[in-house]
Formats: sequence, C-alpha cells, structure tokens
Amino acid sequence: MSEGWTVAIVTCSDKGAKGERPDTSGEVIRDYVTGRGMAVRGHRVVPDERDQIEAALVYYCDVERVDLVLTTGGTGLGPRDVTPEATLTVVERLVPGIPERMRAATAAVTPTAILSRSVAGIRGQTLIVNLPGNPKGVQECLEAVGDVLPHALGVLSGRVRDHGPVHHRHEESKR
Ligand SMILES: Nc1ncnc2c1ncn2[C@@H]1O[C@H](COP(=O)(O)OP(=O)(O)OP(=O)(O)O)[C@@H](O)[C@H]1O
Ligand SMILES: Nc1nc2c(c(=O)[nH]1)N[C@H]1C(S)=C(S)[C@@H](COP(=O)(O)O)O[C@H]1N2
Repeated sequence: MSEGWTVAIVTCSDKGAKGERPDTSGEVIRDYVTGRGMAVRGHRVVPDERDQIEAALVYYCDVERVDLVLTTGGTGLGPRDVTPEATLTVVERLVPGIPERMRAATAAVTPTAILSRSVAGIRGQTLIVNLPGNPKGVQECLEAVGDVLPHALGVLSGRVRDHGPVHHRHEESKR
C-alpha cells in the first residue's frame, strides 16, 4: 500500500465496548495498515448501536478527515448487527465492488463469508469499508481488497487520475 494514507479504525462490538473481550480484530487492522505505510489516526470501540457507529464514522470523515475508515464487526445477521445500516446512513456513494470481492474471494475458504452484509462507500473524500468481526475474517478480507485500496484512495483524494487498465493498454499499444 502507498505511503502516507491516514486510517481510522471503528470496532463495533458490544463485548468490546464493555471491556469483556480484547479487540484483537482492531489490532489485526492496525498491524495490516501500519505494515503498509499507513498511519492510524484514531481507533474507537463502540457498542452495536447505530447512533454511536454513525457518530464515529462522521467524526473520522468530517473532523479528522482521514482517507480510510475500516470498521470491524456487526455485519452479520444477528439482531444487533447494524454496522452496514449505520454506514449506509452516512455515505454519499457506494463502492459495491469492494465487499463483493471480499465475499467472493474469501467464501472459497470460508463459506460463512457470504453471511457478512458488509458495505463500502464514500463520505466526502473518505472511503469507509466494513469488515467482519472475527480476526481471521478481517485478515482475509483485507488481503482480498488490499491491492486496490491505494488506487481507490488516490482517485478519491485527487492525487491520481482515474485511468484504469484499458487506458494503460491503449497507451502501450501506441508504443
Ligand atoms: N473486536 C473483536 N476482536 C476479536 N474477536 C472478535 C471481535 N469481534 C468479534 N470477534 C469474534 O468474532 C465472532 C463473531 O462476531 P460477533 O460480532 O457475532 O460477536 P458477538 O460476540 O456475538 O458480539 P459482540 O462482539 O458485538 O459483542 C465473535 O464470537 C468473536 O469470536
Ligand atoms: N473472510 C471471512 N469473512 C467472514 C467470516 C470469516 O471467517 N472470514 N466470518 C463470517 C461470519 S461467521 C459472520 S456471522 C459474518 C458477520 O460477522 P460480524 O457480525 O462479526 O461482522 O461475517 C462472515 N464473514
């Protein structure tokens, strides 16, 4: 991943917020992004409550203005799993290909991956991506989409133009 991107982590977990379980998943995210030259600007552990998840997302997008917010937990079918709904409330545009790739790439190994209702979207110049709750799922999903995140963040921030592989092929064929 490119150097210099800023990241915030939002762990959505009732047990985590009550201090009943160490936030291993948040640490997996931290290790992954810092290992790729990104800087973690904040990390909140919130219960599975829409208003608290939304407030954390809005804070990191609008006040801290990080490039990327990664959430973990609350994407399943449980009655208290509301992270996708909170995310959908705050984003302006969806990026469906990111969760599509996460589910498709990891379901071959972990069939229950399709039970994650995770979404990804854009608020302002921040990309928000939901990851599942368990640490193994977090690692698998990050590996599934990590290669395209620098390009996504580059386009979103205006640092790189949005030219895809078709354009590259065209340029090469002219040489
Ligand atoms: N932040 C986390 N750190 C470590 N493991 C987690 C974390 N969140 C979830 N897990 C693991 O993933 C499993 C599935 O996550 P899920 O969100 O359903 O957990 P839960 O225990 O039912 O609810 P909650 O974490 O909201 O209290 C959990 O049983 C736990 O083993
Ligand atoms: N890649 C991957 N995705 C995964 C998993 C996993 O182990 N690996 N766990 C699944 C399970 S068991 C559930 S219930 C859903 C939702 O988890 P969450 O509610 O903790 O976000 O994510 C799914 N996505």
